Amino acid sequence: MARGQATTLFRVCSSKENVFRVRVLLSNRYFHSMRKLDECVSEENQFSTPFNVSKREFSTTLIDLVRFRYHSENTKFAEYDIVKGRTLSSLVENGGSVDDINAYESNIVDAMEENGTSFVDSVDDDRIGNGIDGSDEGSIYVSTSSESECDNDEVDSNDIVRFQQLSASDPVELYRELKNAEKGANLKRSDWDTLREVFHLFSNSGWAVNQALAIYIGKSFFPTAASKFRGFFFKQCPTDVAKYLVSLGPAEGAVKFLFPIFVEFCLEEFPDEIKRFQSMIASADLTKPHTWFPFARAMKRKIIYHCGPTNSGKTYNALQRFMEAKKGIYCSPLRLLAMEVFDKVNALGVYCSLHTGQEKKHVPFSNHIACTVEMVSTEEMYDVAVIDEIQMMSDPCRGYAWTRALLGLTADEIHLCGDPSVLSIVRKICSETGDELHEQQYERFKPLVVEAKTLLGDLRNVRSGDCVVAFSRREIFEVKLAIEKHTNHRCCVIYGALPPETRRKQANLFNDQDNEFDVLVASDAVGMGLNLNIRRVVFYTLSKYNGDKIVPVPASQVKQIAGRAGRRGSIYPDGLTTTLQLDDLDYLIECLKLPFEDVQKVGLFPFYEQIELFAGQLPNITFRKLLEKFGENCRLDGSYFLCRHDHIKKVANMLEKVQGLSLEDRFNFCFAPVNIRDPKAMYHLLRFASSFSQNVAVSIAMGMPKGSARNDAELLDLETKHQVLSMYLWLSNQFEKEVFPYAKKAEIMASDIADLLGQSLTKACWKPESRQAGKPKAQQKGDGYERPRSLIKSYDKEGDVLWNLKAMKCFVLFVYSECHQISFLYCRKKQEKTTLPKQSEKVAT
Ligand SMILES: Nc1ncnc2c1ncn2[C@@H]1O[C@H](COP(=O)(O)OP(=O)(O)OP(=O)(O)O)[C@@H](O)[C@H]1O
Ligand SMILES: [Mg+2]
Repeated sequence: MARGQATTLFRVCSSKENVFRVRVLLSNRYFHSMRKLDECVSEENQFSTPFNVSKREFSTTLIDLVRFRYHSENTKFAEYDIVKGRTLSSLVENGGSVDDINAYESNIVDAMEENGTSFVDSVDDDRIGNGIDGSDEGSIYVSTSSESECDNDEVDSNDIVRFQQLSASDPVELYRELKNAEKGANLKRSDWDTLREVFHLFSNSGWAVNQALAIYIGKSFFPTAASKFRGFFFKQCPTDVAKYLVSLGPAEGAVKFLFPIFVEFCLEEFPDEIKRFQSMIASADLTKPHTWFPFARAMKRKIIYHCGPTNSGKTYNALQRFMEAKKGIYCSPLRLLAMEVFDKVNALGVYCSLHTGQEKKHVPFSNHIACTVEMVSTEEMYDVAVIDEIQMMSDPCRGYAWTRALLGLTADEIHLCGDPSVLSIVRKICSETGDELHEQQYERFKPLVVEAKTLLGDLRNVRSGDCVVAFSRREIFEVKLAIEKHTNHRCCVIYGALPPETRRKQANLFNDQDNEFDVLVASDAVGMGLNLNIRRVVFYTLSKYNGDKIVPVPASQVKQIAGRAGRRGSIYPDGLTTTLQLDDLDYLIECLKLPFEDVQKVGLFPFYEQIELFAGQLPNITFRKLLEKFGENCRLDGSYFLCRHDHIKKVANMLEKVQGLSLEDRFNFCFAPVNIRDPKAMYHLLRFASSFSQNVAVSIAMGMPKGSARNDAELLDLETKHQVLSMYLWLSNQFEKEVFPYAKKAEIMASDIADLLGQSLTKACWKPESRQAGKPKAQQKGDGYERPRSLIKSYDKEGDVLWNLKAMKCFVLFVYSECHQISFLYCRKKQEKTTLPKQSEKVAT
């Protein structure tokens, strides 16, 4: 057996034909009581069937070894290929020299890391105490010792005392000793190898990388620093320190021993790098965001949280205070809602202006303003502010706008309307800002009832006042087409890509009882705030594409959308909800039953000034890279997350080729409302930015369509055109008017296109097309997701299960009450038309 090899732990990692790959854990110091490797296997004699070697046989040895290993952390790893048929002793004799083993060592740590963690890390105290019953199947462990051969490596008692001193020594002292060491250690080759392994582990230690951040050694600089440290150590390297490290071996203990010395080394060697990184981190500091708004902090604001489910009067009550105030601001999650409040408040005789990214309508003598939350001014003083849908603070992309409004609004009284999910974090924020928080709890005016019969997969079962909710434009048009083809109902449609004006007109068309448009087909765009005459919300599906894959619609969104049914003051004050398919019903009920999740973090995004400060640290990198670096290096408090900005990065990437844009212009252009998946819209944005950078008046350069759309391609074109105009208007509000001189023209064109879109939707009866060729087609089979059957398919299937269910002539209703309990109602189906049961018909379950 090779010299120096005292204890060996084998683990079979894989086998191929007649070769076993065996991972070897070598412990070659201090341990003398193990049986020799040869003896260990002598009973089995052959290593050819390692899986048959009983674990029990080696368990004593293994426990001893682990216990030893656990205390001393003295281990090396190696990996062997073992040819079947040889005895283990012959293997070691023939192939197991220490040098061979050491030659493998550098690969082993990687191999161990690849497998999760080091073998020893996975051994806990319990396992040591109770034996190693939990050891991996397919692994065998063999230990051996060769006392005579390890004599040379023995550590005497003086060494042990010195090692104890070293482990407890002051790193500053130790570093000084290292620096002053006159001559490096005289070590054996194998010990140098061990040392190299220790430093390899150090350079690759995630723990050390993270710890180094605390002294402002950044992740990207760490490898350089670690390599210089290694060079320094190998040059100086006093014998006792080297021996101590060798005794620790390439393990966590060695990394932890080295780290404080590394810190001292870095502080002395890299003061400039540290300073640079420190300023970079300071400039990407997003901690304590409440301190960013000194004006708001100078006030003691009264915050009123109107907390409750949908349709409970939260916004209504907050708006009452808004209208009573001398000066007020309403912050809306959507342009549409801002417009609605603007109209409503003016109609009630309170002069109110409108301010969104696209439009600034100033009403003379107005002291009130309805705006989108992104547009809120934190400098203007108000008596009363309303921030609607406050739970959007936790939105991964737009959350920062709500956080900013809450932290920065300078208003004596701030009304927050929303569900309870952000209540606890608002409490925390108010305790930090010193504002006074009042909570008002709300209950739904009328309970929302889940109709358990569903539409039985058959869109012919839609009724007047239904809103069928689908999650893609394509599905929306499929549903509309099917309903209009197979029933006498006419459908209005609402989805995100439609201009707010068109959505509003569609909503009015649906709300108006004196026409044939009595069914609404909508996307989740219908979910927020709109007051519609919806009797029943029918989920066409409860899965949606999240930009990456098909996922279940989150429970909070399901609640929000279902809550559109049965609004107070509408012709259907009692709300129903159900699904198209019976299969989806359980998920719907589950979502409605779920209590609101307590949000732990809310969104933040840097202001331009913060990005500018950060850019000062990293000149000569692209804006996209700058954003990436900011994301990597910014520091946040535990209650905040950095909002996703993939969309901004994508635009930044496209605009890289535009020369002559200042950082601020670039920043602003990146926030322009553009659909990044629409190449035409992206092209126009690029064109706008290019003209702007050349200081040339930015033209619209887009023809007006001749009439309403005759097919889906034309409809898509109208949508794109409107989005481009909307973008032009948005940019004209961000930049100097002279550079965007055609804003008025764009406004007129946008309004005309919104009309054309409305007309097109009224008569739309064509199959939808996809805007983008690469977009995922509905759902791939085998994804674990099955698209609900279309109307046509369900016609084919009719006659079996569906009709049997119908034959039951009864249906079940679940009542979703405010305390999130569901009770069951049974009643007989008397007529085609569904009627709500009376309270007395409730049957307890
Ligand atoms: N006290 C009231 N008197 C008359 N109508 C009311 C009253 N309270 C609420 N409403 C009406 O009830 C409907 C729902 O109210 P509101 O929009 O305030 O609910 P909400 O809780 O904000 O719902 P959501 O969470 O969906 O935004 C609205 O049409 C509103 O005008
Ligand atoms: Mg509301």
